[in-house]
Amino acid sequence: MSISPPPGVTHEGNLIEVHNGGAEDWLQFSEVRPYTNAFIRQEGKILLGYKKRGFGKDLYNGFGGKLDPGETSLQAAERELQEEAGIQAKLRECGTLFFVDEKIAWAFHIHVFTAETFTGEVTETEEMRPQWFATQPAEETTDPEIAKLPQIPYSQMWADDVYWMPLLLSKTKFVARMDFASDGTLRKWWAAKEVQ
Ligand SMILES: Nc1ncnc2c1[nH]c(=O)n2[C@H]1C[C@H](O)[C@@H](COP(=O)(O)OP(=O)(O)OP(=O)(O)O)O1
Repeated sequence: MSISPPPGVTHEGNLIEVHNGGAEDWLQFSEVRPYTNAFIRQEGKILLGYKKRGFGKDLYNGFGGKLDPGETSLQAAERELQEEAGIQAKLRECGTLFFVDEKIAWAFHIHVFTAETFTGEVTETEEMRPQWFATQPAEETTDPEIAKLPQIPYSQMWADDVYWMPLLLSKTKFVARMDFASDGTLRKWWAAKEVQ
């Protein structure tokens, strides 16, 4: 079955819609700016960062930000991971997020990346405090180190993350558009997974 993604979301592959909500119209936007967001995902756990300043302050998120002039999204994602978590990884793109916010003039086109391995030491930086979280309930793991980790803190993350993070964790390529109201709540959302 072919489905039509919302405005701003361009995708070539076969998609299956997994979430669709909010009664309002999609917000208009006049400019699109590229961003990155990267996650280290290992057996039973994921590395997130607590944002200490700036946009998204006090929320947990992946590591990422704006592209520098001349950079590809992959180069930017690997640089931001080094700058914000102190580690190096060969990242792979695993999804795309498109955000529009009533308070912000441009739309965010975020390339999402993952890796299972990394080099270097996970380090707190001026911008982010990295922390590991369990990706499965403590009673479902036999690994005592994983059982000790906190669960993914969705209540302290962007309101959209709960819709696409499970797809990232299940290694399913995804694409999503999320529109935010000026009070930070979601006003309209759509997410789909890619099928081969
Ligand atoms: N709604 C939502 N959900 C999940 N992730 C995000 C959003 N909105 C977002 O902007 N993000 C992500 C995308 C990026 O990874 C960061 C925002 O980047 P930012 O910190 O503004 O960019 P930097 O280049 O690091 O900024 P400074 O270093 O200049 O502060 O959040």
